Amino acid sequence: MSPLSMFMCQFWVLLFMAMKKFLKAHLLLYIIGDLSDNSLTAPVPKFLANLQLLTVLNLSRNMFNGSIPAELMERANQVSSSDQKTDVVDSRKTNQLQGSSKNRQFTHAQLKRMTNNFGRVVGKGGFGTLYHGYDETQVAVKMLSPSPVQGYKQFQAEVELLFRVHHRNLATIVGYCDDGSNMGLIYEFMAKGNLAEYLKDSSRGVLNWKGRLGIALEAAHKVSKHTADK
Ligand SMILES: Nc1ncnc2c1ncn2[C@@H]1O[C@H](COP(=O)(O)OP(=O)(O)OP(=O)(O)O)[C@@H](O)[C@H]1O
Repeated sequence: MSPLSMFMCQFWVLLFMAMKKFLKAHLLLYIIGDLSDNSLTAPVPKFLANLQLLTVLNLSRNMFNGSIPAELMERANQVSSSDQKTDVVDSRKTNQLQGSSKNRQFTHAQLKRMTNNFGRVVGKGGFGTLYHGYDETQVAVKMLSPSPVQGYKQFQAEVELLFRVHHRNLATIVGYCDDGSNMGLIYEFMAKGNLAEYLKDSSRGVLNWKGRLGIALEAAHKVSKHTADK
């Protein structure tokens, strides 16, 4: 083999290895699993959680039954490095989930027990008051007020959205109550309170620019995902 062809041979091997490294590092990290519109049935497979490079998983408009496997939810809620987490989009409506997840629906009496008779208020929003409670872990129970500033339709939209979209920047919904005139939503409890209070609290010190940018980016990411999903 002439020195020139040996050089060319080595060149192609090196180029191939460099390309492989580049693809792995820059492209494959962003694999998007779009399983939407496939009429897929049966439970959502657990092995999807093992696909390390999966960043977005769209399960919308299929006929999956059961809830999203815990392993996948863990990936969706992962807070460390962004390449380890997967955003899971599932378009099933609340009533379609009820069959397999009956424990998501609570009666008013159960909420009363959970919140120790609605004893501790943690906040007030456009839909009504939020109460602290326990359902194995801490929860926040949002009760729809009799005449909410935001209407019943928006309340329903919030329920449907939260059951459909799972994201580490959204409080996970634990369940809901639709018991006569009593309507409520149960969320995981956010122990550190809301961002406005966090920013106002002088004892925490000034949030640096990196932190501010991080919060803005995370919020923008969530909003852009919602908009793209609609
Ligand atoms: N999951 C939660 N854990 C702990 N506190 C919460 C939780 N969700 C809401 N809160 C508290 O209750 C307050 C009201 O929340 P809520 O979601 O009703 O209203 P909002 O998002 O602030 O406004 P709106 O309902 O008008 O959109 C929040 O500002 C926060 O202090």
